[in-house]
Amino acid sequence: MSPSPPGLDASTDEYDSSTGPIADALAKFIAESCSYACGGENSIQGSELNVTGQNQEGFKPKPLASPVTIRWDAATTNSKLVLPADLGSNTADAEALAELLRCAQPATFGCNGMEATDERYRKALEMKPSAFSTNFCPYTAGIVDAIAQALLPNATSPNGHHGVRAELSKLHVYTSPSGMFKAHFDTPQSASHFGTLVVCLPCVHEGGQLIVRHRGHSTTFDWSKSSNSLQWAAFYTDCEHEVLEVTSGHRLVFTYKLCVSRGLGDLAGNCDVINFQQLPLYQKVKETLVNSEFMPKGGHLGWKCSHAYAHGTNAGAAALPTVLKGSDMAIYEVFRSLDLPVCIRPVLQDISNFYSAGDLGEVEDLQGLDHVGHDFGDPYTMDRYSNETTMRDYYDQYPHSLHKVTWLQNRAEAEGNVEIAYVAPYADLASEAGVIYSYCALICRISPYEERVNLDHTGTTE
Ligand SMILES: O=C(O)CCC(=O)C(=O)O
Ligand SMILES: [Fe+2]
Repeated sequence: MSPSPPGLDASTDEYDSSTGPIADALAKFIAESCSYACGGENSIQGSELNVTGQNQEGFKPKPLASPVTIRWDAATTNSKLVLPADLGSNTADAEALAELLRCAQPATFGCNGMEATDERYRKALEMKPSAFSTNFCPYTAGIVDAIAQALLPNATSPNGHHGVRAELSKLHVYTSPSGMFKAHFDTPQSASHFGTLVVCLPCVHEGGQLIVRHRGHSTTFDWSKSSNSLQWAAFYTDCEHEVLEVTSGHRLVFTYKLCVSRGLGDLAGNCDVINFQQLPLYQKVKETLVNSEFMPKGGHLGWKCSHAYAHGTNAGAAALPTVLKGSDMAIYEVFRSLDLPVCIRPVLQDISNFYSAGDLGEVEDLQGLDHVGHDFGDPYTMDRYSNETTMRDYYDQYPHSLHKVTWLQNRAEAEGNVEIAYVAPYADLASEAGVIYSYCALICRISPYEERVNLDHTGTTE
């Protein structure tokens, strides 16, 4: 037996019968309770807590954040508050907060599709993002990335590449003696809206705990313990939550709508942010199309993708073409913005690669033609039909059509996936299998010169 890897000790591997059910109960609890809310804390740079508290031995240093500045529209010049602030002894800070409260409005809440105010249900003040600005950004603080990982597990998206967008909703201030928000659910405002982020600013207060509930579990975020750090919580819209009464001080929070966004490799075909017509490639393709010597009778122009996409599996296939990246994405988007019909298909490796692998069969008629598959997905498995089965027979069984494709690069540059698993024609044992690879390719139909010069390609950039 090989020795245990570092950190594992074979002597603790004893099995006892009571462990299984306890581990099962723990697993059930984890599945139900760990995935509906998360939270964290960033200490403020230079603050007392950061110097003396959390960085001692045994404590993980917390990520640092800058003091938070809020500037707002006001008739007076006194319209800036920096937190943490010394509200007790610094009258300028206390006045700035008082002015912020004067400029804020009673907080609303959604009720039957309308915005309502009712202090019995929500007692707080609010400021809309159009009325103030701040240097705080949940992206730079690392909060949005943390939420994307903790609350959007891969299972929720077909390709696991979704990102999170945090949209600032409002600044809310809950003030003692009775600032609070009764138990409620946040109404999803679009198909992509999946949760809420609340960021509590460093300001002395007591009470005001946020309680988030989900299927009999609850999590309490008590942010009164520290007034020198930014503390936050994020949760799904299907979680009931409430803010208990603030019993002293002021509880200031930024609230954000959390939406699923495309991003992190989920863009091709949906990317409004990059202007592909500005790429040098766009002009080059355009120039090529008006060259009468380039594919004068039209045909198919192909690009074997330079990145790997697991196109030979059903899951990988479902993510195409949105996960295309780099040059593959640029070519796909440039073809599309020129209104050129482009499709993405598996192309079988050239049959002539099998010159030494048993009987190829008749292949002369295939010269210069490519086997373009109808669909991506898990590999085809094929049995040997008889001793006379040739490699050509395997190719013919695969759902595809033959095309003469003008490739933009050498075949060798592309990376293949297994497309067909077959029982080798030369195999004596039935278990001896072979594979045929496919490449993931972009194939664009080019019309004959006479037709395409008359086409009004979009995006003329003169
Ligand atoms: O202030 C909080 O902690 C929660 C705010 C809230 O529930 C909301 O704005 O919908
Ligand atoms: Fe809410």
